[in-house]
Amino acid sequence: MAKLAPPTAHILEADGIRVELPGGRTLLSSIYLKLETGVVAGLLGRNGCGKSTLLQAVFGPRTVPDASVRLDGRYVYPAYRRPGLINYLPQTPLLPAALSLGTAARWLAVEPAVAFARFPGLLARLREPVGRLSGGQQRLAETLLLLHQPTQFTLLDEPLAHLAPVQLEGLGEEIRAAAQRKGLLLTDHDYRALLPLCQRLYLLNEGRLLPLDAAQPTPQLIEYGYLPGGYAAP
Ligand SMILES: Nc1ncnc2c1ncn2[C@@H]1O[C@H](COP(=O)(O)OP(=O)(O)OP(=O)(O)O)[C@@H](O)[C@H]1O
Repeated sequence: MAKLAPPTAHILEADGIRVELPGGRTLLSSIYLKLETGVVAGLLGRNGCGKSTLLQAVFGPRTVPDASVRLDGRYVYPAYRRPGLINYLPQTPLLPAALSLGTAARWLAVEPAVAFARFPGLLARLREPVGRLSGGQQRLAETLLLLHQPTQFTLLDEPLAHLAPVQLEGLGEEIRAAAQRKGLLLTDHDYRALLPLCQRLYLLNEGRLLPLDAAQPTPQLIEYGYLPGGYAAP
């Protein structure tokens, strides 16, 4: 059998992202983010520190005047307008509730039998409206569809929330498999589930994006107040 060629590696970089909130609080100011094919990057930070805002700014619908987003060194801002470059799971539901799950998959150019192969509970419900799935199932289905969409990069805002351990295990496998084809950025507060998936870690702290030691982030996360003092690593 002929071997499949490995995917071409790409680098997506973002900087120049400065966001001020009404009232003058600077939410994001010193940002340099680098994503690349084959790497799962994790984005951590306290509630309200600006993680979702940063993802929206990188994806592009949140316009930031001096933002620079570059694919392999070439300016691609807003990134979402470039076909096949990037997709994004927001914190809020993505798919229209009235659409059937199977139709939603086909709208996204994804074969549901492939995307949901590890999840028979989703495969059995392809004809049902998305809105009839439980909150966790809906989130899982949306995440799987974006992972399987043929984009070079995928941004996922809290994809692990509300999942049972067995689903987390399966989704972890899917995330690892997707990283063979694309570059990923995940935020999540489920630190224990997120950390084993990530080869790169960032902490958003007081508007600055700090690169962490992905092999041993706990001391830095305690120092910056993301983890409680005395936290025992899993
Ligand atoms: N357009 C806006 N106008 C006013 N405030 C905003 C606007 N957009 C974001 N914010 C505020 O910016 C802060 C950061 O929000 P964001 O959702 O990016 O944080 P987060 O790190 O993703 O939080 P969480 O971990 O709780 O999801 C919040 O206090 C939010 O209310």
